[in-house]
Amino acid sequence: MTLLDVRGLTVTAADGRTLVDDLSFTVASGERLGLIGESGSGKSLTTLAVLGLLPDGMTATGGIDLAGTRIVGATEKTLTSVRGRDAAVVFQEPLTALDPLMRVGRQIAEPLRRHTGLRGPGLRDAVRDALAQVRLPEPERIARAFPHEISGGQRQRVALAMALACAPRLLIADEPTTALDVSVQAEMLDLLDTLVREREMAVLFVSHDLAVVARVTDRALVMKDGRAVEEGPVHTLIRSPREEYTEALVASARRLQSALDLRSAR
Ligand SMILES: Nc1ncnc2c1ncn2[C@@H]1O[C@H](COP(=O)(O)OP(=O)(O)OP(=O)(O)O)[C@@H](O)[C@H]1O
Repeated sequence: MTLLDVRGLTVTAADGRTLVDDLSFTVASGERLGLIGESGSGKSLTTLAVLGLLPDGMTATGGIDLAGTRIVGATEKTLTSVRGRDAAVVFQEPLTALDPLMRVGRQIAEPLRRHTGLRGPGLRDAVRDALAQVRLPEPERIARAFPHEISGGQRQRVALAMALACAPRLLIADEPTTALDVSVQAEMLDLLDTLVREREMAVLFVSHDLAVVARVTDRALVMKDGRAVEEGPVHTLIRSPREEYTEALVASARRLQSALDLRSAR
């Protein structure tokens, strides 16, 4: 069943520039799609458009249906009911999702309460479970901490716990590991991969890094200058890219990989 259907999405800036140009793709329930392309190719704007979160002044035209709701042209009330329940997002910088003045536990409690109706001790247990689920050690301590009192990797896990709290049908992850140290990145990717597979959750995974996309997704859409260049199973894209641009992405990922291999062999 199609969960997300994007048809001819065009995003235009206030000054009339076309930032996403006639983009179409679908994500089926439980499917994991990667959006890949270099910086500025329109990946983030595409995900923001899916959630009805484009910056002021930008306009979206075309069709976006998410779990049966029309997103383009929807009222704020409709969009609020869709966010969290049908689709939730984890951004590159978890501080954008976290309130610096609120303890972590309360921030997770909020979506959990809305989603489950739990209160009091039941809600407290659910918050602890949500933190334990994203493999945070000492969930009680983390729940009492403010965001600046925990590490970047822990904050990103908290952001993931918040996104998963409402059991969304689609998880949107926009460069969720880019800001993390390389060793923490791998752990975070494995965690995300495990949790979405367990829940049979669909994923729209945005990254400029083909190796990262290949780890988490089955299929990828390559974007350049706001347009779709090529789409297919990730392993086919890597083994036999049809377009020159995809070939260049694969070649640079290989160069990086062999540089890393050389370094680790030293
Ligand atoms: N708030 C904004 N106002 C005007 N232009 C913007 C705004 N946000 C993004 N853009 C432009 O839209 C284009 C697409 O940006 P987008 O952030 O979607 O790219 P991206 O592929 O996600 O890149 P990155 O990985 O760097 O975020 C770029 O040319 C960017 O300069």
